[in-house]
Amino acid sequence: MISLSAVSRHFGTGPSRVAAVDQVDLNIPGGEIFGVIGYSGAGKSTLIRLLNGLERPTAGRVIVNGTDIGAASERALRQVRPKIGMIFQHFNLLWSRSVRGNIALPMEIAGLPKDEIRRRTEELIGLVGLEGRGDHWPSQLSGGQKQRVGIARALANQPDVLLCDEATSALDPETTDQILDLLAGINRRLGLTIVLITHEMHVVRRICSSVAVMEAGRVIETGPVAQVFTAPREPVTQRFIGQIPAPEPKSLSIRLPDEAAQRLLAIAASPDLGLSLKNLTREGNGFRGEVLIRPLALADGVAQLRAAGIDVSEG
Ligand SMILES: Nc1ncnc2c1ncn2[C@@H]1O[C@H](COP(=O)(O)OP(=O)(O)OP(=O)(O)O)[C@@H](O)[C@H]1O
Repeated sequence: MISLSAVSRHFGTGPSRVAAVDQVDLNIPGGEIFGVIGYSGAGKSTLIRLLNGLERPTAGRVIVNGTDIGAASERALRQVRPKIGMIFQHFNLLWSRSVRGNIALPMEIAGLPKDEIRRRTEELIGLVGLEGRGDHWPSQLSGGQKQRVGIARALANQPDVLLCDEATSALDPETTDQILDLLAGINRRLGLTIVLITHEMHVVRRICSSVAVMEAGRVIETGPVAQVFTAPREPVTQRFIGQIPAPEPKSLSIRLPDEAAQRLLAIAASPDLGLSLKNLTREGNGFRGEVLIRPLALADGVAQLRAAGIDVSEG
């Protein structure tokens, strides 16, 4: 659906030249929720603007839904842009238009018949949970409600791709989760591809299936979220993981015969499971005690312990 090959975007010339995006390769399959995470200045905004042609690449190719966005004429871009919706950190609503008016705007620009605009606007108001607020003005809405209008407006022309530029960064944690859940629901119901950029690990963990980590214009690590954040290779990725408090390890009781002791020590030495032993004491011809294990590694850990002849039980 989206593919970037060797894409760079430079600003300025000579010694003041900045490589905002530097030799980026990315493939985002259709229907996915793909996160791009990085600290300020990493190049995330520039990358997302390359996807809808607001920025042109200095080098490389940007293909979105079969269109070479980087090389497309302004006229061709005007045709494909309605199929690439975008939502923003500060919502970017028109204050002089009601909720309904804001949502209808892209359809008015596209020249849709009035009846159809009216029907779709009501449908979108329902989709984003703003029933009864169609006549409200943006100034009468909370941040979360404003973003719901932004989402409805972005979906007005039935896009294939939704770009989210720090869409929850101005919202409190509870509203953030509501908006993220709304986006996940829309992804499931409409099957559209979502690309979101963020500096918050929580956002990626909550709704993304895959992620790219950016630093200094480059994608330094990418893959399925579980994989990238379970075994991070890069220091920046490890810093993002530090934003989330580590989940409490789970405690399990174990009993084992003497001959399984060596196997237990080998399992405990494996860094993937993050397993530690507690209160190990002698009992008959063996040992009893506890293991602490990371929740994510629980199923794998229990399977390995049992295969090694160790009796495992809860509590
Ligand atoms: N139009 C521009 N002219 C010159 N430099 C720019 C321009 N746009 C971005 N840059 C530079 O490119 C680099 C990447 O910026 P970008 O805004 O893409 O990063 P970001 O990860 O989105 O950061 P933030 O979250 O702070 O917006 C920065 O060093 C920035 O100063």
